[in-house]
Amino acid sequence: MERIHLSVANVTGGLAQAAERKGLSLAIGFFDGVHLGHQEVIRRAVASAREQDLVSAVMTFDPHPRVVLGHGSQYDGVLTPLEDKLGLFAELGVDAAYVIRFDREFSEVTAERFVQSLIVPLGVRTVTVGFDFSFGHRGQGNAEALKEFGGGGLQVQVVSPVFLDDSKVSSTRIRQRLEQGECAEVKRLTGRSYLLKGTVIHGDARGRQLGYPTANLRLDQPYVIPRTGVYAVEIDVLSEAGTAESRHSGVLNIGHRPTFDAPGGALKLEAHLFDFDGDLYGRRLAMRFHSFLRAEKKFESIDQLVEQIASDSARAREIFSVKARD
Ligand SMILES: Cc1cc2nc3c(=O)[nH]c(=O)nc-3n(C[C@H](O)[C@H](O)[C@H](O)COP(=O)(O)O)c2cc1C
Ligand SMILES: Nc1ncnc2c1ncn2[C@@H]1O[C@H](COP(=O)(O)OP(=O)(O)O)[C@@H](O)[C@H]1O
Repeated sequence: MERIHLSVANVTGGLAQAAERKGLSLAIGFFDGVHLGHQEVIRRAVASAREQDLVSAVMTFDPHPRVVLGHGSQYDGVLTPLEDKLGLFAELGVDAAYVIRFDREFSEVTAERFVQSLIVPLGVRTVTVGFDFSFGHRGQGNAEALKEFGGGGLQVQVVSPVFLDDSKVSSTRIRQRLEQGECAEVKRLTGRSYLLKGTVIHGDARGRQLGYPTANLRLDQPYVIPRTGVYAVEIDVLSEAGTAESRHSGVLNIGHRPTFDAPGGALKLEAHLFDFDGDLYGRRLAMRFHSFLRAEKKFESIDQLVEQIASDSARAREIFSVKARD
């Protein structure tokens, strides 16, 4: 998949040259979480491209408009940072991705200018958007506006919401499930386990003494972090290129380690990998959430904590061995 980064600076100039020879079938959206509804929008754009012999593309925005405009509640992280989204678009069969750098200047581009100076010169023939898509200054543009400003040259497909268990699939619903640690529900809404990526940093060097070394993770991006507690996870140790070098199962604690640390300390994410012995400092890990095991607790003694981690590990191993047999 080809990636093209655009910003408002080249909205007016030069883009006509970038127009695809064949014309584009373009899905537009922020697509945080790339859930079943987003996947439907993107699949429809890819299907139209095949039917009409067009190049399939996704246009997305980075960072989230909320980061720039500070609207509504405080910015509370992303489900799928840009890099993860681009990987998922490619898996959906998309040929090219256009990433618009969302800044104040871009936020003031009117709906009309967005269509006439950006969409039309790109050679877009078909636009596919979700039912609630809005764009342009103050979100004034909608699917009707795309048609109107496209001057008859744009075919616009609007995809209806996807439902699961009688309610709409949405990024908000995924966030709520993560707040409850409901990993299986997140998997149903997106078709895959929730994923966090980060780099291993030094901790307090206590884990090894406890018999459970833990890789302490600094997240790469401002991800939405699931509820605190202990999880069964699958962990990929990533190469420089970001591909999986090795895969392990393990246990992850997200929390404040009340047994050792004073209240109010920073949130820590630390994973113990099963059947692994090696140096992970500075390495990047990708962690997939499989199941929530329990809430974090303050233990009266270190022995009790170690006993509990042993039982968490036994449960996680059991979960993964059942999964492997399935
Ligand atoms: C599976 C697992 C469960 C854990 N559960 C708790 C817990 O309930 N309470 C707690 O205070 N710390 C818990 N911890 C955190 C340990 O206290 C922590 O890993 C240990 O202090 C080592 O820290 P270090 O890596 O900075 O050396 C848990 C760690 C793991 C790996
Ligand atoms: N099975 C394992 N799981 C996690 N980390 C491991 C494992 N085996 C070795 N390590 C290494 O040990 C480090 C964690 O040891 P620990 O004593 O908890 O130190 P720290 O507090 O610096 O994280 C990891 O960062 C990694 O380099």
